[in-house]
Amino acid sequence: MEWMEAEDYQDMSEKAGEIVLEEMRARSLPTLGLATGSTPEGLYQYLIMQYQRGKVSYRKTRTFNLDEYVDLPWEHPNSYYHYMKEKFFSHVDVQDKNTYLPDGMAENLEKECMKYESEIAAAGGVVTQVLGLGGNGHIGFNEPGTPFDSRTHVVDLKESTRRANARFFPSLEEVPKQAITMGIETIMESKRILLLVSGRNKREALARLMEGEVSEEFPASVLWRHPNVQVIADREALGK
Ligand SMILES: N[C@@H]1[C@@H](O)[C@H](O)[C@@H](COP(=O)(O)O)O[C@@H]1O
Repeated sequence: MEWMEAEDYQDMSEKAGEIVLEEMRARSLPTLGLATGSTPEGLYQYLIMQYQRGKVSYRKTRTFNLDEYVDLPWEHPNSYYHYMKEKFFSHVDVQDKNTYLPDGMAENLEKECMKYESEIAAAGGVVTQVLGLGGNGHIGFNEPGTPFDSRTHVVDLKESTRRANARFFPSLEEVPKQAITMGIETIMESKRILLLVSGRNKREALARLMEGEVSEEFPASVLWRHPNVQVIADREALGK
């Protein structure tokens, strides 16, 4: 695991952006794994800015998002589909047909999970996966206790996760109780992982990750077993 210290949120976003762009330039058909939440917003802004300056094109880029809520229509302002459109996709030249998210409205969710896995496989797997860190160590929506050999699956969200995400919804009651998420093994198959950590409220989780103990009780700890992980953490998250 490689650790990079960023001055602040802006610096973390730029550092991550440069790594993503470097990977994109090195490949003719780049495949990015994308995350939602507050953490990667600055990264998306940076990627948009570089596009607007003519430094990059996403025409041949394929993207796979980590997760999506169950029973939240795609057009709902809090769906991750909507988030991705608003924060990234609609500002760049990425093609709709190349942007994948699990469909939380699918009639048969189990089938949808399998379909998502095969879409990732058909694309040759994710090259660079961007991750945020949940306060309880979750990655994607893989909550503590999720087996390390899990593939894309439906999860029941922990109360703490629903509460943490309630800030995006009008009220806690409206936060969905389930989601579809790439599994831990699915995430671990990406060639390179970028974990972004910012802010005071991630300090405890980051400290726990740094301890180096690998346990299913703290999902992000699995990243110690991956050969190519970069953690970009800002000074606040590092407690400096
Ligand atoms: N499912 C998302 C994750 O993909 C995200 O990385 C994490 C941290 O979110 P934030 O960046 O808003 O702190 O929790 C959410 O629940």
